[in-house]
Amino acid sequence: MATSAPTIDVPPQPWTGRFDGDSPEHRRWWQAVSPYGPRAIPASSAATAGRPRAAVLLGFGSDEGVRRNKGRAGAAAGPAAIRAALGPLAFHLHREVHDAGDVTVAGQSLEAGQARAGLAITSLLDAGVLPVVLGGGHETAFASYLGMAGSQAVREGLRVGVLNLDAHFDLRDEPAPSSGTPFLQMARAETAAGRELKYAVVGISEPGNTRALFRTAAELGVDYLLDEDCSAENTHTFVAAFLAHVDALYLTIDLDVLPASVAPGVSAPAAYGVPLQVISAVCRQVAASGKLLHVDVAELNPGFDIDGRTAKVAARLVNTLLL
Ligand SMILES: N=CN[C@@H](CCC(=O)O)C(=O)O
Ligand SMILES: [Mn+2]
Ligand SMILES: [Mn+2]
Repeated sequence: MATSAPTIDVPPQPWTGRFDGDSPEHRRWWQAVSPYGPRAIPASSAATAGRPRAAVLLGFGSDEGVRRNKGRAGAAAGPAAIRAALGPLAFHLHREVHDAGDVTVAGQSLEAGQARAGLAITSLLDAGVLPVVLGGGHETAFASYLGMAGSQAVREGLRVGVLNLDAHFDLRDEPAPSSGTPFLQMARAETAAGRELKYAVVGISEPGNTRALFRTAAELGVDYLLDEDCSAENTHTFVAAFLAHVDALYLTIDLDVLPASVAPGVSAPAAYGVPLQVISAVCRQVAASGKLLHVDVAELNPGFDIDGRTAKVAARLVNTLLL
């Protein structure tokens, strides 16, 4: 299996955090994460002997999609803020974690950045690791899609479901791609590839999505759960039903699915939102399913965060997914 390093714009930077000692029982994320490189992960350790796959973090430093979608720019600084929040967390994982650095959109077109990130993600998937993409606005999701669509497993027929934790459908029909369009782009790309997008959303805000967006969702056969219906039990049942119909899952977390008090640092904070307990339980459920192929966390805007609250929640969810 190939283990070549992905093409990136910013190489992995040093991680920092509290120091309690060098031994494993004192270890925190910043001490456990190592740079991803061609020889960092032997092919044999990718998914063997019951050991969970190594996870590889990849930043997608973009907020051009949010800007195009008339939102509050600043999500390009998301990857650094999530890493800074992950660094001090105590390390209880049983898998390797590597950092591949960032693909950035600064000074280049969004579409080119998505394509470049897609190539990096394809190379990670083909190396047998679990990519964890740190956005970036939700335009990150189309980069994730490109990466999966190019992977050997998908080209050989793996049926991947897209589970979006989000207050929004992001099915806008616009002349240019943005943070509001990625799942319509995916639907069209899947149709062009002779497949059908399997897309489900947890946390849809009714007042946050127009009738036109609900109609598009209905036309595409999108399964969704409204935010007000996201009890622990309903959500577990909904996710289990979706998981049962796919071989593998792409989980995309738009942090604006959470209440504004929990996740203020986003472009569009949620008045209602899905409780953190429910979102965290979805992460555990997906991780326990053994079907998680790829994950991204999007829309963190550190410029609007309060006490790093949203970054901490993003880090906590990434940690939970990888336990
Ligand atoms: N990424 C998507 N964002 C939402 C933004 C909604 C808003 O700004 O109120 C959307 O396009 O629907
Ligand atoms: Mn959203
Ligand atoms: Mn979104």
